[in-house]
Amino acid sequence: MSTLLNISQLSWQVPNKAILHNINFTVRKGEVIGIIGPNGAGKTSLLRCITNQNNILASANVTGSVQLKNRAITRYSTKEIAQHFALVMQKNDSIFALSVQDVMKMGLLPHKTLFSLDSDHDKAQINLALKKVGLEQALHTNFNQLSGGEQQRVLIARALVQASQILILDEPTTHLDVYYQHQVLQLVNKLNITVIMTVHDLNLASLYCQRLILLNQGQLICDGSPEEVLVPKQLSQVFGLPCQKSIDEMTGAIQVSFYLPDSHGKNSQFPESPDE
Ligand SMILES: Nc1ncnc2c1ncn2[C@@H]1O[C@H](COP(=O)(O)OP(=O)(O)OP(=O)(O)O)[C@@H](O)[C@H]1O
Repeated sequence: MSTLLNISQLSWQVPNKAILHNINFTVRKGEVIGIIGPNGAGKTSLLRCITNQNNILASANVTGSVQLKNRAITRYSTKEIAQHFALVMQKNDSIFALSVQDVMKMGLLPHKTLFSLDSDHDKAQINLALKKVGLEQALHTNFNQLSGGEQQRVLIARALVQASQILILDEPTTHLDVYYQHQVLQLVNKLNITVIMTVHDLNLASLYCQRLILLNQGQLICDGSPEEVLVPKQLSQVFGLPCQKSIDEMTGAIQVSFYLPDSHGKNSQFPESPDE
């Protein structure tokens, strides 16, 4: 697999705090990578740096480099970045007043010239993507009238029509019920493109990501397969809770569970300290 992205010695320092500290990893074409870690670990900040949002890499607080196809990401135009990356981020305030159809058309913009018209092909692509996320009937609905989960599915459909090489998702399963959590992550997996997503649910991450990157306090703690990263002792240290691991009978995937040590003995079936 060829290398698409190379993140080298990436640090982001603000007064009294390192948001990211000396992050190094490469992303190969076709990988599905989950960025995991506790609240405030730096997951979203890392996605922002990888995609150079708001030209963040030009900030004096940020050092190190991000290269896309062996070229510094800072040398790509905004349109080129949009052609390479489809983003599904958490904050989308600017699109709230638009219809679903208009939100979807935004996904086609990186591939359009100023004067290109909506074609039947565009409309078919939009309808197909909405169908994939179960929202074909919502085409003319206002985006702000949809539930949080429906909005998330529209944004994922928009990323599908954008047809970029790299899909960046910030907590794609937030707001989704269990059916759509699995449906969306299965869909993302079947796209056969490179995916980098932040995920809070470690068991979903284990099931759908071939590689996990564990962050804590701005540092990369571990980078590897779910088997290598979802190690109870390591997770326990990072998340501050005792942890156990098991293998899911149906899927064969590693699953982890955390528990509160209970002084009243309610959870006494769990060991005092994790054995791994
Ligand atoms: N522009 C900024 N200036 C100062 N601090 C920032 C800035 N952006 C993020 N931070 C801080 O950096 C830390 C990491 O934030 P980030 O949003 O990347 O964490 P996260 O791992 O995505 O967290 P969560 O799981 O809660 O979404 C947080 O403490 C946050 O307050």
